[in-house]
Order: sequence, then structure tokens, then C-alpha cells
Amino acid sequence: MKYIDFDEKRSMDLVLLGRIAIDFNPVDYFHPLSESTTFKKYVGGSPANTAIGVSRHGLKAGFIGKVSDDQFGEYVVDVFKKEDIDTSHITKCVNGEKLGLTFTEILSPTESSILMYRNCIADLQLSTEDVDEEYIKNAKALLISGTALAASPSREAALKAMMLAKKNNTRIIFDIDYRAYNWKNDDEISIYYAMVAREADIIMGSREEFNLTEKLIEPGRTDEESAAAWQAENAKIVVIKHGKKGSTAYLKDGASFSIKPFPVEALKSFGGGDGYASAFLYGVFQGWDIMECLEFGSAEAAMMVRSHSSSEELPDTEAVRAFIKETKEKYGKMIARV
Ligand SMILES: Nc1ncnc2c1ncn2[C@@H]1O[C@H](COP(=O)(O)OP(=O)(O)OP(=O)(O)O)[C@@H](O)[C@H]1O
Ligand SMILES: O=C(O)C[C@@H](O)[C@H](O)C(=O)CO
Repeated sequence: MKYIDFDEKRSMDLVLLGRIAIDFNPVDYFHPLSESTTFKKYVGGSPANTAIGVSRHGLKAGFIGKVSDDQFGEYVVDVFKKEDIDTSHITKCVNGEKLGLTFTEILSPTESSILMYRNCIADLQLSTEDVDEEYIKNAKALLISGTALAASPSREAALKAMMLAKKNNTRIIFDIDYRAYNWKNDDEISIYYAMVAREADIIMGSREEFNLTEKLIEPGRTDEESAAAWQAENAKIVVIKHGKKGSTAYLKDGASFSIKPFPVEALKSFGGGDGYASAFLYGVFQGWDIMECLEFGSAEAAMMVRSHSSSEELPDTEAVRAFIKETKEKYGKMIARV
């Protein structure tokens, strides 16, 4: 069942816009960051992780982004090329801006935090000249990561991409993806998040992220009220995530479907969201029933919270299927559904 009417003739499935960065995750985890001495380097940044995730499922993905003109910029672009992601619209900074670095602290499976180095940052230098109408026109969908809206000129670049997507019938996916860094205040967050949420066909975020989006419109909405309000605009699917409590997809006809997280022994509490988005969106592109999309998303998210990276260990389609099968054999068929 198709929830979103993608133009199947287009060569690219999904173009993602936002940050590519680097994660340094401690090898000596379960210690405070101040005590960790050894880190493993991975591609990071939510939309970059999701680009890798959907590409491993076989979607044809491209990326609009800005990287540093140095060895780290080369590293992330090389990883994308190996992952078969189109890098033709990733450009280099010309004024020495640097790629974002994220040092992660994994204190315990449930207590993680991220320390981001995002001053003079490459990804927020993306500008309107970097956004090409033909590229967006050739894609079935555009995913905008909310952090791209945090500051100019990236903010205008993201809004231009959104406007061109609208004009060319490219479906818009909004991953709210809130990161406190680089935002000036909550009013700005609400102004720019709401602008994109109004135009989006699919909106994905946590309750906190919907609260930030709705601050200047109507604070205090329930999940049902949020879904109905965005569906009165353009949204066909609204996904609201509640971390370990699970997540719910709301459809335009008023129906809602919920899923619990798959039981796993987590290593860290971050990285699940991008695995979730990769697998859920893959299912939507395949025209699966919404419950199958949710199950796939929840399964891949669980696989990623037990992994050390948020990118390198993203699974392919067969691996997610195998994980679902094993988990159901172990815990019973309906374990994942609310
Ligand atoms: N301990 C856990 N065990 C299994 N699944 C989990 C666990 N924690 C989170 N998940 C899964 O990951 C999904 C996304 O988690 P969360 O709601 O924290 O999103 P997020 O904030 O977007 O994540 P991220 O930190 O990756 O940005 C959840 O909906 C759930 O399916
Ligand atoms: O920039 C980020 O999104 C943080 C990342 O470094 C990390 O990959 C993550 O938290 C994934 O959601």
C-alpha cells in the first residue's frame, strides 16, 4: 500500500540535505569522557548516517552538503563513495571552516551524551548556490535534517531546497533532528521547524522535537493533536518517537500504529534514531504496510543501539530480516507490537 505517491520515473530515490560529520566513539567506554583515552573514528551526523542506512538497503541516495577542504572532508566523501551515495552535490568550504567533530560519552547502556565541536562549522556554510533544482527534480524525495535550519546560510539553502521540492513534486521528509548546538533560542527553532513541517509529507521526531516545533503555534499538544494538526497541512505520515517506550505512526485517515522497541542488550543510547529512519523510510519507499515499516525501523534502531558506531554497523535488508526472525523466535511473534 502506497502512503506516499513518489514519482517512480525519477532516477534518484532520496536526496538528503544537512550535516556530514565525524563521530569519535570511545573504545574504552563505560567511563566518563574525561577519562577515555582511545576513540574510534566513524562518519557521523544524523543525515549522513541515514544516507548510509538507506543506501545499504539499496535505495539510490544523494547528498547536498558542505565539507571541510582537508583530510577529514576527503575521508567522509570517500566513505560515501564506497557506500554508493552520490557525492556530486557535496562541496568544499573555501574559508577554512572545519567538519563537525562529535566525541561521545558512553557511561552505561542507558547514559550517553554527545560533545559536539561545531564552531566555524563546515555544514552550516551550505548556501543557496549549492542547491540545484535539477538535482532535486530528479529525486523522488528530499530529506531535510532540522539542524540545517539552525543558522544562515545553511538555513536559506534548506528552505530553497524545500521550495524547489514543492515546485517539482519531490516529496519532502522532515527529520526534526534537534541538536541544541548552533541554535540561538527556542523561538527561532519553532519558526524554522514549523516552516518545514508545514510543507512536509513525512515528519519524524521525538515528543520533545514536536514541542519545540509547536512552541509558537500551540504549546502542550498531545501526540494525537500534533499529528492531526500537521496532517491538516501537508503531512501524510507523522512519526512520534518516545525512545525506549516505542513509537507511533499516525496516518492521514486518522489511524495510528504503535511499536515497542525490540529487546536488545544496548551498548549506548544514541544512534537508534538514524537506524530507525533508514529502515522505516526504506519500507515506505517499497510501499509496505505501515506496521511492517515500523517493525523494520524499530528492529534496525535496536541493532544500532547495541552497536559501537552510528554508521559503520548499519545493517543491510537481509540482516534486519534475520534479526527480526531471530528475535521473534526467541521472544514470541508479536513481541515488537504494542
Ligand atoms: N534501549 C533500546 N533498545 C531497543 N531499541 C531502542 C532503545 N533505545 C532506543 N531504541 C529505538 O530507537 C528509536 C529511536 O530512539 P530515540 O527515540 O531515542 O530517537 P532519536 O532521539 O532520534 O535517536 P538518536 O539518538 O539516534 O538521534 C526508538 O524509537 C526505539 O525504537
Ligand atoms: O551529529 C549527530 O547527529 C550526532 C552524531 O554524531 C551521532 O552520529 C548521532 O547521535 C546519531 O544520531
